[in-house]
Amino acid sequence: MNAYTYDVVVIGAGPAGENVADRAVKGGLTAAIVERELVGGECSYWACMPTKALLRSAAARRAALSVPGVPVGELDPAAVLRRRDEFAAHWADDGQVGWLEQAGIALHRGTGRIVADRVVQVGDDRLTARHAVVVATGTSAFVPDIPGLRDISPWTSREAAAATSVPGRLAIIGGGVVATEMATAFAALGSSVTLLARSGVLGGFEPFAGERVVESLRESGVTVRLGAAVTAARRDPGGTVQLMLADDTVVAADEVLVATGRTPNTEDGAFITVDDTMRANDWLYAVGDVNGRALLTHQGKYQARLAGDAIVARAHGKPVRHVDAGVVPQVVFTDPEIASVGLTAAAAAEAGLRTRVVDYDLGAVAGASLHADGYRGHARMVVDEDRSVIVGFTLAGSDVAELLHAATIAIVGEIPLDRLWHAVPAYPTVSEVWLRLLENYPL
Ligand SMILES: Cc1cc2nc3c(=O)[nH]c(=O)nc-3n(C[C@H](O)[C@H](O)[C@H](O)COP(=O)(O)OP(=O)(O)OC[C@H]3O[C@@H](n4cnc5c(N)ncnc54)[C@H](O)[C@@H]3O)c2cc1C
Ligand SMILES: NC(=O)c1ccc[n+]([C@@H]2O[C@H](COP(=O)([O-])OP(=O)(O)OC[C@H]3O[C@@H](n4cnc5c(N)ncnc54)[C@H](O)[C@@H]3O)[C@@H](O)[C@H]2O)c1
Repeated sequence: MNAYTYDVVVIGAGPAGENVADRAVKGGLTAAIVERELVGGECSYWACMPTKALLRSAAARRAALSVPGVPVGELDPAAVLRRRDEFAAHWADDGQVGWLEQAGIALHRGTGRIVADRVVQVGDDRLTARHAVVVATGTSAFVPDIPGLRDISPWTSREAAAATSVPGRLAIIGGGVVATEMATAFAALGSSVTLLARSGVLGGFEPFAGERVVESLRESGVTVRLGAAVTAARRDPGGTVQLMLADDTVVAADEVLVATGRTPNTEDGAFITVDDTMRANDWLYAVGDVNGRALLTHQGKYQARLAGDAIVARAHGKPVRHVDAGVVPQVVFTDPEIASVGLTAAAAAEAGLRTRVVDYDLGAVAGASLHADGYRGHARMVVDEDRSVIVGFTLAGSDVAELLHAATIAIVGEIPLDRLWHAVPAYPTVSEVWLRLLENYPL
């Protein structure tokens, strides 16, 4: 048994774990991180980065197709997969291990388990934390208990993100973010895709988001079946998978991607409840996916920065800052892209706010019509009438991702609408939608 003592011990070296350890060290504490797979976590090798690399080439091609005068060839799937490999660092973590070293964070490889208050066991290593243990173990794909499904060795997001070839027929179970992004990616790469959504698509977003994505997926040849519940699965000796549906129809596929949500990487399979400093008890913190607050890299990193600072502040008896959990930006990299922050109209009404909803056709903005011929898009602003501030903003359209941060700043900054009138968008940009929305909201 090797005994080590650090100020902070972090379990899980994904984006959240890396950031909390870094913040603790920058605050003058010592920190160790425990990792059982690759330093960098799900996001770097099997989630954000490789999936966005799979999507980007097709998006660039669509952009070229949307204006005249640009010769456009076919997508080269092998080249797309090669570029994806680069973004996944060929599933080697040397680069990130080098970063840990220069940041002054000790690495212990293996599975970490909390065996006593402030004590983490990793193989033969016993790590004791003077100030805090931080759980940053993330989530894994949830595979529902459908008869036969596990036996067919379905893809989860990991196999999709790291695919070495493009299946001829891909069936996707789920209607969330992974399902829609991977339907977009694999359809563009040449798969014949069937998306089976038990209920709607992109639930939790403004309804127009899911509607536009479904419309566009169908236009690009994807079979989208709504209200489609898979009841059983089996693989033929020839390798073809048959998915049986509740309406007695059968869907045949070469691969099946299960995209039905996530399960926290904790021993009891439950998310860890934390307060707004990410603390579960006086020595235990949980950051990132594993606390279930917002399963997004940027939110996990934000929590990690604040938790790291809170650990340092408490170590020195100083006041701590709290996470402002209400305003979560997210981009879904489908076609059209969906960019949203804050509350949907429905969520604002449910929260009891007196709201006014302002909609605008993004295609009617001069900058958008220049951006792409026949630009189709939509913007929605949700205003809290009592405070005259924006509480929610959603965009659907090509390349709207980079427009989102203006909305995040307006919401987080609680900028009164009469002040926002003086934030003049440049002409002719897509951002002029801000002016149009304000014109449609007479003060
Ligand atoms: C397909 C897909 C695409 C996504 N795309 C985006 C995107 O574009 N943008 C975005 O913001 N979010 C995206 N997400 C979500 C994002 O991946 C997660 O929110 C993010 O990875 C969470 O970071 P984390 O550090 O909490 O956990 P993780 O990245 O999951 O890292 C946790 C780490 O802990 C390790 N670990 C677990 N248990 C132990 C243990 N007991 N001992 C030691 N180590 C352990 C794991 O091996 C892992 O390395 C995507 C998710 C998926 C599935
Ligand atoms: N661009 C991004 O920011 C991005 C991309 C991918 C994933 N993510 C994050 O990763 C997380 C996981 O994504 P996800 O798509 O797996 O989850 P999700 O929660 O977005 O969607 C899950 C889908 O599966 C369906 N479902 C759940 N249980 C089912 C069952 N038993 N049978 C059939 N369908 C079922 C749900 O109705 C829903 O449509 C999300 O929280 C998301 O925020 C983010």
